[in-house]
Amino acid sequence: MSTTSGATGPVVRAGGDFQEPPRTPGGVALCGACRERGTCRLGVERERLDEDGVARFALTCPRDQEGGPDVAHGGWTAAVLDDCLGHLPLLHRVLSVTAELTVSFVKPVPVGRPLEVSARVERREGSRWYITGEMVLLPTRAVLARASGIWVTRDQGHFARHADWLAEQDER
Ligand SMILES: CCCCCCCCCC(=O)SCCNC(=O)CCNC(=O)[C@H](O)C(C)(C)COP(=O)(O)OP(=O)(O)OC[C@H]1O[C@@H](n2cnc3c(N)ncnc32)[C@H](O)[C@@H]1OP(=O)(O)O
Repeated sequence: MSTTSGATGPVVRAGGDFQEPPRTPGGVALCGACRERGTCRLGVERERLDEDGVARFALTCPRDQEGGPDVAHGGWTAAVLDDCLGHLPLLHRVLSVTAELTVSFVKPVPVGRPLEVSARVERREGSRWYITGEMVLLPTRAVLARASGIWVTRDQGHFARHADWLAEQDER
């Protein structure tokens, strides 16, 4: 199993011997830094894969992600779209990483207001998943941002190979 040391002990990573990450009661898969706090620091509150194949995420932009007055920093919008779209392969029990991501910022995203991100697989080619998604304001469903990208399936050794590569860099 793939582990690293965390402040409260070993942290089990998705991509170890089992591809299922820990989830919140709302079903949100937790990345490394969020596991100890037990919630998604980007403000994703609920996550589910619906029968139509679309993954839907309920979220709110946290106040500490404010950029302009009362609106999200664009980096938060890009990060949360990367996260949500990247969870779609995980919902199919496949570990992948983002190879490419394009974001269209359609409207400023208000902080502290209910939002929804939806994500769908457009097609799969080899190890590549082509995924698109959008963020809407609730309840009107006005589109705030759109994203598309390519996620590449990884095997269990992905992060260990990266650690080896980094160690080689350190020896230079
Ligand atoms: C809950 C726990 C986990 C939560 C995950 C949440 C999702 C979060 C999403 C992320 O933020 S992931 C972090 C950001 N992304 C990365 O760190 C990826 C860094 N890049 C890499 O690791 C490598 O460049 C990558 C794995 C993408 C490609 O590695 P390689 O170049 O060694 O791969 P390879 O040459 O074997 O190619 C594998 C496939 O990737 C394709 N590929 C590689 N780079 C590409 C690219 N830039 N664009 C499109 N496709 C690309 C390549 O064509 C090929 O397709 P096929 O297998 O179908 O032929």
